[in-house]
Amino acid sequence: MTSAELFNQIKAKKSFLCIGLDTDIQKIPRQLLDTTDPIFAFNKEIIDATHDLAVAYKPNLAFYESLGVNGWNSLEKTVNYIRYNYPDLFIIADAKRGDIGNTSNLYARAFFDAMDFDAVTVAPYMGEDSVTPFFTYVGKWVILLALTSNKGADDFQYMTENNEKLFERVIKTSAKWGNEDNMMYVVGATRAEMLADIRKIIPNHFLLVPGVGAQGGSLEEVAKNGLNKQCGLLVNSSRQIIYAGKDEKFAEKAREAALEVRDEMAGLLEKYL
Ligand SMILES: O=c1ccn([C@@H]2O[C@H](COP(=O)(O)O)[C@@H](O)[C@H]2O)c(=O)[nH]1
Repeated sequence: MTSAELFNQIKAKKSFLCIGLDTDIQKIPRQLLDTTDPIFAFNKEIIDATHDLAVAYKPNLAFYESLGVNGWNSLEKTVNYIRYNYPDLFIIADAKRGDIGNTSNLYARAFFDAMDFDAVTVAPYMGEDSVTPFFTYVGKWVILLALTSNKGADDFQYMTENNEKLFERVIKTSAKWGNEDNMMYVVGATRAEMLADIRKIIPNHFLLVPGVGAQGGSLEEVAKNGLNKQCGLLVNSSRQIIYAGKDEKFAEKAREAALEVRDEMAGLLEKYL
């Protein structure tokens, strides 16, 4: 998918919502535990209930890998389900990968060939040769961790040399490896005060922004400082949406929670775009 196609979806749905499928076997409604694949059954109901309100879904790999081979099966079924039933949706593997070149090649093959994700999150620490193998798949995206939403972002990401913070250096350098149609950046909503500075470096790239909802980031602040001419934002919310309800009405409750976020997004697009 190109950035223009993504923007078309955003305009059509008045939404830049990415729903995080952080599906935890210990948190899903009990009635699903009797099905053959409870994780997939949960995801399927969430997706069916929310697909018209979101432009992207982001399964976080940890939730699937922690279940071994069953988790991988649930993940693959989830990706295929979205792809065949809702082909316009953008699917992100939140895997935070990256390794020496020949290993990154195989990560790319895993997410873009063996599975049909549109994008994979990648950690920048190992540098250019750990990132560029992902670009060999045309139409697929790298989403590079730039400024993360967690407290530990303070440990390294703000380190400053010659008036330049480490995350700014990461963005400036890596922007030369890819382009606006194959590269996005993760910037936490809890760091929204940095978005205006980030937009000076990369005015046109899409940003994946986790940290609203359960982590307390402000959607209004993110939109005010982060929106660009093509929207340029995918804002993720996981727990606040998928665990909005705990009983048999969980999908209905998830829809209500997603609708609330989508309505706020529609207003923000109107206000700032
Ligand atoms: O900086 C980051 C990078 C990734 N994440 C991931 O996004 C979701 C957030 O979940 P919520 O339930 O909406 O808090 C989760 O998968 C994280 O691993 C992040 O939060 N911050």
